[in-house]
This record gives sequence, C-alpha cells and structure tokens, in this order.
Amino acid sequence: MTPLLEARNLRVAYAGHRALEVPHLQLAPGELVGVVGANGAGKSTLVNALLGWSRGHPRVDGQVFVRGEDVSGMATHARVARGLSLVPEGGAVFMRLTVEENLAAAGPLDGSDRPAHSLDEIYALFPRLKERLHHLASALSGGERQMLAIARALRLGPSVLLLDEPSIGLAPKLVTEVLRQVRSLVGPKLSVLLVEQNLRAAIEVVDRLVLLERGRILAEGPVAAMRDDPRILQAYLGEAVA
Ligand SMILES: Nc1ncnc2c1ncn2[C@@H]1O[C@H](COP(=O)(O)OP(=O)(O)OP(=O)(O)O)[C@@H](O)[C@H]1O
Repeated sequence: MTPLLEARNLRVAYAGHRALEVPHLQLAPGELVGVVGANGAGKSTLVNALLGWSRGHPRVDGQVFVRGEDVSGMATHARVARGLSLVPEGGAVFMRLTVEENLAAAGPLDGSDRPAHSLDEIYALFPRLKERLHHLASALSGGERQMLAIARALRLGPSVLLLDEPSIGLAPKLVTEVLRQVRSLVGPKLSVLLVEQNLRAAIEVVDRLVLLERGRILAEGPVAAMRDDPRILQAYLGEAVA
C-alpha cells in the first residue's frame, strides 16, 4: 500500500548545524504515529520540514511524498492542498475572534479538491466548541483552545494531520482528554503524526512510536513493542517520564 506520507533521507540544518537526519519515515492510512523525544530532539523541525515550513532559514534536503507524489520542491500551501495540515506548537487560533469566527476563517484552500470537515462534523467531534461559539478564543481554556486549533486544521480537509505538542501547558486531565479526541479522529480518511513530549500520554493513544534523539531516530516500532524498550526510558530519564 502506498504510504500517505513518506520522508526519505530528510536532513535539516540550521546555519550549518545538523538538527535532523531521518533516513526513512512513513505514515500509513489510518495510522496514528507518535514522535517522541526530549527538548531539542528535532520533533518540531521534523514536522515543519514535512510541511515545507520553518522558523528561521534551515537548509532542507531529501524527499517528502504525499500519497506517492513527490512534494519536496513544493511550497507549504501546495502541500496543504495535497492533504497535509499542521497544528503548530501552541496552536494557531485568532485570539481576538470568537470560536465561530475562527472556524469560519478556516476552510479548504483555493484549488484544493480536499473535502473539509463540515461545521456540523466539527461540533459533533468537539461539543465544547459548540457550547462556546460566541466566546473569544482568548477566553477559552488551554484545552478548548487546542481543540479549536485542531478543528481549524480539520477545516482544511487534511488526510494527514501533523500535531506539534497539542498537550503542552495542559493540566494532566486535559492532556488525556485532548489525546483521546485525537485518537478518535484517526480513521481510513485521516492519519495523524503526533509530536509529544509527554511519553506516557502518547503511549496510551498511538499505534507506533518514533523516538528522536539529537535529530536521529534512536528507536521506532509498534507501541506494544516499544512500551518497555529501555532506550525509551533512558532517553527520558529525568525528563517526561515523571
Ligand atoms: N529557527 C531555528 N534556528 C536555529 N536553530 C534551531 C531553530 N529551530 C530549532 N533549532 C535547533 O534545532 C534543534 C531541534 O529543535 P526542535 O525545535 O526541532 O526540537 P524539539 O524536539 O521540537 O524541541 P521542543 O520539545 O523543545 O520543542 C535544536 O538544537 C534547536 O536549538
């Protein structure tokens, strides 16, 4: 089966400093893959490179394919039109707009043939957003704001959702809730690459784990096999395992 998303020999360097070197990574239809690793491991660099987007001006080499099509030379908007959608770290919502306005401002790009989630589907997925339609995004809780950011990304009609640390800054109960909701989104039409520093929470929802350390894949595999992998615990000692 053709992977939905595939990276080959993906390398990213900031000012000559290698931040990422991934020989191969792929995401199958209906899969939820967790990318875990400590601060600075290269998780954001990875998802940003997949989307062709960056903070700063890194040098990016290698190839990215979406459903078998080489998108490496394409701009971010062209990759979005082909089915990639990113919720960056910290979410991406307009704080001074209401929930309703935030959702209305998000939709498929011109020229995209991707069917977006309808507003009714969004409200069914996130009933809390429906209850808060007329609230400003700035007045939402951290968890609700993250749901709004995810909902906005779904309005672009993605087949692959890239989520960069959706649990950051959330209370433990909300982390579980948001990640469960992420799990419930995954199906034949939507795969998710979930960047997560919270290893414990990620293990509960993902199918497969990729452990990054200093820009390289240290270990990867089905979550059942990775759960007790000593390399995982070692990489996290003193960090997110607590
Ligand atoms: N815009 C940039 N300019 C220069 N170096 C950068 C830039 N962005 C990231 N880096 C460096 O690249 C490496 C990987 O950073 P990245 O943000 O991808 O890690 P991360 O795993 O997402 O970390 P965190 O969990 O803290 O967000 C780090 O050494 C970081 O300092």
